[in-house]
Amino acid sequence: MLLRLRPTAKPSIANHVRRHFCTTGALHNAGSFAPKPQVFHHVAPLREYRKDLLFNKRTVGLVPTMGALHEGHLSLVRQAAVENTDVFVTIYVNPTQFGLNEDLGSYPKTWEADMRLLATLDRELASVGSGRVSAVFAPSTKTMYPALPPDSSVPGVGSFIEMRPLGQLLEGASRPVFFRGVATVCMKLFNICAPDRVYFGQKDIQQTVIIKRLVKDFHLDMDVRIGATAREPDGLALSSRNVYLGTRRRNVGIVLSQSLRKAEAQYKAGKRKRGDILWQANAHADNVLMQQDSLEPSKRATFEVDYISLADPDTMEEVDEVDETRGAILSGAVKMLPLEQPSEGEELGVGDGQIPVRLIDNIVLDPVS
Ligand SMILES: Nc1ncnc2c1ncn2[C@@H]1O[C@H](COP(=O)(O)OP(=O)(O)OP(=O)(O)O)[C@@H](O)[C@H]1O
Ligand SMILES: CC(C)(CO)[C@@H](O)C(=O)[O-]
Ligand code: BAL
Repeated sequence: MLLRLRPTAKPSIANHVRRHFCTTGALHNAGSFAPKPQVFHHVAPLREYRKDLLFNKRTVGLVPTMGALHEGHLSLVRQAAVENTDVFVTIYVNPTQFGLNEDLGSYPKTWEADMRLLATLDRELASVGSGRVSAVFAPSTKTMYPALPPDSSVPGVGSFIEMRPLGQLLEGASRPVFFRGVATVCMKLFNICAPDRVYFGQKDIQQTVIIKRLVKDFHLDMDVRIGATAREPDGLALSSRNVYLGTRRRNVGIVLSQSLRKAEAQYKAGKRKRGDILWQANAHADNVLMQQDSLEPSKRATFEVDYISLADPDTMEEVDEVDETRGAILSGAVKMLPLEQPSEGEELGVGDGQIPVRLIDNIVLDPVS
């Protein structure tokens, strides 16, 4: 890594004073009177800015996103602002993590709304005296993939980071280039931003395991922090792709989180064997699917269960029995299928209910002490 900085603890008053009275170039120009957050599209100016932060003994927490921001993203930014003087948010829809038949083309893009949310959050952070959202990095694909155009095919041409077999399990089994793309783009973002800490959401739990492995195996000098999954009041995990659901599929989509809760209850009741933990989850998903299938096409929302998994927390390999000293990860994915027939006046969501939506969720089964 080019920049090396051991993170200090919470931003101190001294740090806070420094951020307002810093004297070095890029940071001075971007001082407290500049609009916040500052937007960077290119690597060199962001590096200059980062270097100035380093010289001023400030710390950077990085929150990588693909935009279409929601409360889940903002909760990561808040967490980063508690632990760092400066938060960098990256907004980049990375093509190499989308397979050739996936939804890259239709991925939601809400740049103006995202910037408004970040500016509002930054003002809120300023008023409580914590770290600030100082930079948004929104690169072009030419910037992120300077040598060759990004390739989403298998095996693919280009410079990639792969983790086998971790990246081929679960989400990786359904999305064969997904974790190769995630690991590769995150390595690029980490190299560009040189953060002290990186922040990822538990909602994408296998991604967090991949990132921890990336940091460990490549000796990256940064801490990985995981933020809790932000949810709707009924438990549905927030996700940028939820805008495609519409009311009918959204109401049925809760099946995944409900199923996982049922499995968790078995673990909490002392069950340790795979079958004993998972059967209620599978039974619940089957029941909901049968109920939906029995409805008329204008009333039903059907789905396919991709997997309901009970896996080791470090390898994501399936386990037959939970080792109480390690705990386990319960996770699942369902694909909400396009609506067959809309009904009169129905709220269909972006894409008129015709875009299939992959929902993922998980619950960590903690070790028993
Ligand atoms: N509900 C959530 N709670 C906490 N973190 C979240 C939540 N949803 C997403 N994140 C985290 O935000 C970061 C950026 O995710 P991303 O931009 O892909 O949003 P997303 O909602 O996961 O989108 P998608 O619909 O593509 O899955 C990731 O670390 C992700 O885990
Ligand atoms: C980490 C990430 C920003 C990499 O593109 C993406 O996978 C996401 O938004 O979770
Ligand atoms: N939230 C993970 C990014 C993706 O699904 O592509």
